[in-house]
Amino acid sequence: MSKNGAAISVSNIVKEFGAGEQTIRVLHGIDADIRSGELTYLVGESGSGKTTLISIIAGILYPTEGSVTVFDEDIYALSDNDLVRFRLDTIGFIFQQYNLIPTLTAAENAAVPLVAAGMKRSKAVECGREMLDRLNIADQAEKLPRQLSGGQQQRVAISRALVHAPQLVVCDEPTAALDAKSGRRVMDLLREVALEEDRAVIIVTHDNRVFDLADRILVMEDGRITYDGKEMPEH
Ligand SMILES: Nc1ncnc2c1ncn2[C@@H]1O[C@H](COP(=O)(O)OP(=O)(O)OP(=O)(O)O)[C@@H](O)[C@H]1O
Repeated sequence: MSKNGAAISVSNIVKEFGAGEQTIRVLHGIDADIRSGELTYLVGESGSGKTTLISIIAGILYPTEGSVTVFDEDIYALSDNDLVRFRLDTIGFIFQQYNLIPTLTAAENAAVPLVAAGMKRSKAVECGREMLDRLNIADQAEKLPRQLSGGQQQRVAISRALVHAPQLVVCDEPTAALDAKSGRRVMDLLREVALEEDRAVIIVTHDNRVFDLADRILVMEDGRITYDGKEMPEH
């Protein structure tokens, strides 16, 4: 943990796409601290830069300027290989489209990060099954994704994101494809997981049905953070 207690420190992040006269600046010098043990939402209109910022925080898109410190590691000071390794070990990803592998069972899907990290397959699948149990879908472990509801598939995806106990969990619209009840259940599960461990969870969402479940809301407008608070600001 860094000196100011932040799990993640984003410092003066600028991101430009393109080159020469075609250059567009989509992030304009962003500073932010994200704390562990709470659900931080990143909200804002389409095109405001949420996905760009979260991709930079997650170590998958290099910023044009600035630095990102994730649990004391200045991630863009790492070599490419070390950054890949750091990402695999430290970060879990959850997306709107669950991105499950259709030919693998739920337990096998949940085990993917462990197999990728070199764990023996049978042991990894056992861990995958334990994670499904924590998310209350152990009874679905042997099913293929197409045999599961959307909410169940998202819980498998959450299991996969958490199975290697990452310190940072990054979610891009995790409830957008779910009905209201399943969406709230998924957010509740993320909250349990976030608060249970010393873990930071950042969620990009448009889903106003779940805004009340945030501990903290950061609003982006035109590549800047314009609000930081517990409640959604009035328009
Ligand atoms: N690879 C790229 N090349 C050029 N422009 C890009 C690229 N990626 C994103 N942009 C632009 O950057 C701006 C911010 O995009 P970004 O996807 O971060 O917004 P967002 O807030 O996540 O939007 P949405 O809610 O629609 O996903 C947009 O104007 C987008 O067109």
